[in-house]
Amino acid sequence: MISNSPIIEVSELSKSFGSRTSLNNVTFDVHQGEILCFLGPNGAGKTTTINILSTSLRGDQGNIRYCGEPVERLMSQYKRELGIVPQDLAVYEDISAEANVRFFASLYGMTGTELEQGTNEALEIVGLTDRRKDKPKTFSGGMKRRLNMACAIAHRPKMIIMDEPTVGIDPQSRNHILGSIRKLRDEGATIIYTTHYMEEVEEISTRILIIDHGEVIASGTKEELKERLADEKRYEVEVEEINEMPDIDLYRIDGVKKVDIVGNRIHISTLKGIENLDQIIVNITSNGLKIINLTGFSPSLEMVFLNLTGRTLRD
Ligand SMILES: Nc1ncnc2c1ncn2[C@@H]1O[C@H](COP(=O)(O)OP(=O)(O)OP(=O)(O)O)[C@@H](O)[C@H]1O
Repeated sequence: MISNSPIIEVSELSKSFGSRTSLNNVTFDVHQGEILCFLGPNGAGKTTTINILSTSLRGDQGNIRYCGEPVERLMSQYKRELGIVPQDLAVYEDISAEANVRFFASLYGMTGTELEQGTNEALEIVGLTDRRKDKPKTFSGGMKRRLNMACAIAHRPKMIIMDEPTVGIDPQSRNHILGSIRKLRDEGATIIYTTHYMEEVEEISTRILIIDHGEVIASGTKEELKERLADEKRYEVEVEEINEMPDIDLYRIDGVKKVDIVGNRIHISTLKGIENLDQIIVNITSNGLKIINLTGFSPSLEMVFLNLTGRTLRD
């Protein structure tokens, strides 16, 4: 259940590093029970936002409220109720998986039975119960990432912030992590999840914040974001590689709204209900290009992103 009142409210957050603006007036809120996904390409400002939320970095401007109060007033409660899964691994290679989890949970003041239960549950959620006695140095990259997550959740945080926890891992560990996130949310946690993998956002988000060049450029559920493109059809035309793409003027064609060229692929948005595909093909081939593939799409988040920024997410 997603509650109506926000658990976190971030307003007009800005941060610069020297002359480089990393965040510019970022405003958003997070409601209890959400899986809020921050989606943006490398360098968009996701980690900076997360670092400020997790209090390891200070913003230059803006403020954060937690449960309706300025976060500074509730700092010790806020820190206790937060679980942070950092982008970089933060586990000790030479002590067992369970000792790692126990260590991090104990930093939050857990002891005795509560500590044991929290440790057991966290290892169970990430699927490492069988390997609890083993040292991380014997683990695959994906298993280490799952352990990283267990270390952040054993103290049963209300809010879990995860910074690209699935980068570069095997599909099995990735699925496990995504499944664990859903489980944690079902058990009442609120999740903030950053990624540049569109598929993950499609799979787990309850709401999405698209962030680019330090600014929030759109937000909504995936359905709401896709609805923006409801009146459009989209084609991707792949042409044979050539040294330089000629100036093709597809905008002359009735219905064509947007054209983006990425390498040897031409992405075309065109209004629904206007039959113009034959003209599009003629226009492209008459410019000396050889079409090797043509695909039609129904709206996807990738298209929403392309539409908003003129770039694909993995440029
Ligand atoms: N400590 C720092 N010093 C200087 N510049 C920084 C620092 N941290 C971040 N930046 C810059 O701020 C911008 C946003 O970076 P950030 O790491 O927040 O992006 P991101 O969306 O998390 O990207 P990634 O997916 O690569 O982690 C980038 O241009 C980055 O180079």
